Amino acid sequence: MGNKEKLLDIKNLKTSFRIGDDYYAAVDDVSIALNKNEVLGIVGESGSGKSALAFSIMGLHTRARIEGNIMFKDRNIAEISPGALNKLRGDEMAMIFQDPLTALNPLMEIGDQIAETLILHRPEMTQRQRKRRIIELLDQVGIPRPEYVFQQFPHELSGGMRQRVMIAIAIANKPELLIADEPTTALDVTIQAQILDLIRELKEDMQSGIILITHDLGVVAEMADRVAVMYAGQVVEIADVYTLFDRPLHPYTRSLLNSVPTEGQDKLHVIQGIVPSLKHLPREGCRFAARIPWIDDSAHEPRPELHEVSPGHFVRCTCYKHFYFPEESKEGQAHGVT
Ligand SMILES: Nc1ncnc2c1ncn2[C@@H]1O[C@H](COP(=O)(O)OP(=O)(O)OP(=O)(O)O)[C@@H](O)[C@H]1O
Repeated sequence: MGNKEKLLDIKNLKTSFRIGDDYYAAVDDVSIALNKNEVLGIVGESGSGKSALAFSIMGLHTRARIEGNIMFKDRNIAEISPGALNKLRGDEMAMIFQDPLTALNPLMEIGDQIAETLILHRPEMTQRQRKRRIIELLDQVGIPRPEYVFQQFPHELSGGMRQRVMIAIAIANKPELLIADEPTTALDVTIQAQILDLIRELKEDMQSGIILITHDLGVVAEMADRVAVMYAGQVVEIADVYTLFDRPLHPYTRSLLNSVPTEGQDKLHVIQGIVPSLKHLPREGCRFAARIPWIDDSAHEPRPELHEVSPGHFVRCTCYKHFYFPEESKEGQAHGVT
């Protein structure tokens, strides 16, 4: 996993949005850390708070209330001024968004869009140096004929090429922290694999820490060193990637893993339902309890905590010990977990 120097240390992060007269936490008391040269995968259904977490780290929420600490190297970026954060963003930390078409300016040539971040963060560069760097970046992200693409507009490129341009912008200043929010969701499978290879290469090249947000467990299995599973604004399980796939414990993680059909096997034991809307998230007790009503109330902790079940493997709530899928016999529950 390379060196273990800590890059990001998030403690008790709470990101709340105002709905009507009240604030509701979309990220609720999340504590996670990321090392240099590490990929942390964040998985969870739509609405679990993954993007709200990413936007909080990048300081991109304009109207949310943010509480807790986000230590990036030696600074608490939850508390620095918007100006100071603007200096970091695009330079020491950068984000690749889900949909490059909305993130790119449709009226601006590709070269000029990449130039913007260089002008902002590397004002000492001459125009000629900048152009050389942009061509180099386009080449690095695998765009053929970079000189030609330099003068094209976003709509003239395919989805995969646009995503490469977004990546070129994100890595232009060699960020130490890169957040990729569903970077391949909009792309077909072959292009998806190419983009993931590219992100992997960049990690090796720059030794950056990467947070990879995705719905896709296959992507996580392939890319992540560690995985955090989010449900209803909380981390419900976190472990290294092998442990998470080999010995998932939280009922939600087990259900997510079961939803991926393996060869020769149909989907198994999937828990029905969806993440409740922000206003209706259960705030007391185990947030997942409502989706596993066949599990006795006494299995849940009144105030569920993360338990370290083996070094680096944390699971929220005691319900994992008593959990079984309805299709399984109760006797076969929790696969020997004590
Ligand atoms: N600006 C906002 N104002 C109010 N509620 C918001 C805002 N942004 C997000 N939410 C709500 O916060 C919750 C978490 O949303 P978030 O986008 O972080 O989830 P997600 O896990 O990233 O989902 P997806 O995979 O669909 O992007 C959702 O209930 C969402 O509706």
